[in-house]
Amino acid sequence: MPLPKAELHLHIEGTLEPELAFELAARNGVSLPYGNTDALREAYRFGDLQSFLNLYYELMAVLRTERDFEDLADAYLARAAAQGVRHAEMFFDPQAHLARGVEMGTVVEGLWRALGRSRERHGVSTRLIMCFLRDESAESALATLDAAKPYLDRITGVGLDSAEVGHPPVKFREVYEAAAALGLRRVAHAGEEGPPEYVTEALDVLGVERIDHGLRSVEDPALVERLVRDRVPLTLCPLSNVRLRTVDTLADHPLPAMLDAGLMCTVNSDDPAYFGGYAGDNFDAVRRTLGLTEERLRELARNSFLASFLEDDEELRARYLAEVDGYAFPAA
Ligand code: HPA
Ligand SMILES: [Zn+2]
Repeated sequence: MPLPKAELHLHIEGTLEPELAFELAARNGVSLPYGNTDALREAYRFGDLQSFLNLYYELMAVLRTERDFEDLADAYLARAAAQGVRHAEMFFDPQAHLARGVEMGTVVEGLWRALGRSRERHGVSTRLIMCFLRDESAESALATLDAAKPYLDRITGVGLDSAEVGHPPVKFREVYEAAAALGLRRVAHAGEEGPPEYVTEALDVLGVERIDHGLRSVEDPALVERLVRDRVPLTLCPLSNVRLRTVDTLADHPLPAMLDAGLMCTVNSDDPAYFGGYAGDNFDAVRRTLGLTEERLRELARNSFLASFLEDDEELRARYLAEVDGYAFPAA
């Protein structure tokens, strides 16, 4: 049995495996510029965030109907459950779909068909976090929030993703204020490729409760001190960092030093279909390559539940934490 954990940094569109992409392409009469799944996998060699995003947005063309989004989420939840994920807070990128003529309702209702039965079917509780694309305008983000208003009972929070450098958090001050006024929780990607100043700005200007990635925070000792003091969760994604060349190799990943510094780190998969592994694979990789002890792994799992948006179900959170505390690691 794998270590129980929550996944807090997961783009549902990034769980689109090549096999499902071809199945949906056939179902919807969409042609992909790749002959087969092997040819598509060959394209998964990324030089940076942008080269990944180009493929990520291109493949979304196969997602058209509620059933497509349902199948996508259901496939993720099954894989995640098998790797010990008990709770998943899932990002989605409505602007990437609206731009293709796929309505907000199609996306949210489709995802909800899978999420609504996830606890019974997969034993995984879920939350939805709607992301704004930071390389789109602030006006587009506001219009997206507006389009989401009929679905706010299904959306727990807002996030900020896509190409980071040149798109500082301050650009989205107004839409985050509006989201807060609607009672939505706030997170943002910061310090993945962008500088530590973006992390500070996300906290100060957008009022975020968690930082997605936050890797480059380590370059600013005063920021690290603040993140430790305020116990700001960082949703790290080690295999993503390797594939997008944010770190040279996994052995160079600063996770152990970040834990030693007292940062509240979590380990997540980001876009598992593209980056070579789901949540459990990320845990296994850091355990093996970075030599994390069982107590460190348990700390990461505890952090994931402590940092999750389970305030509306503290009983469930307590149950998950008890499972982590009682977990017996298999003999090596
Ligand atoms: O890793 C990511 N970073 C930024 N935007 C994204 N959108 C999907 N995945 C990512
Ligand atoms: Zn991400």
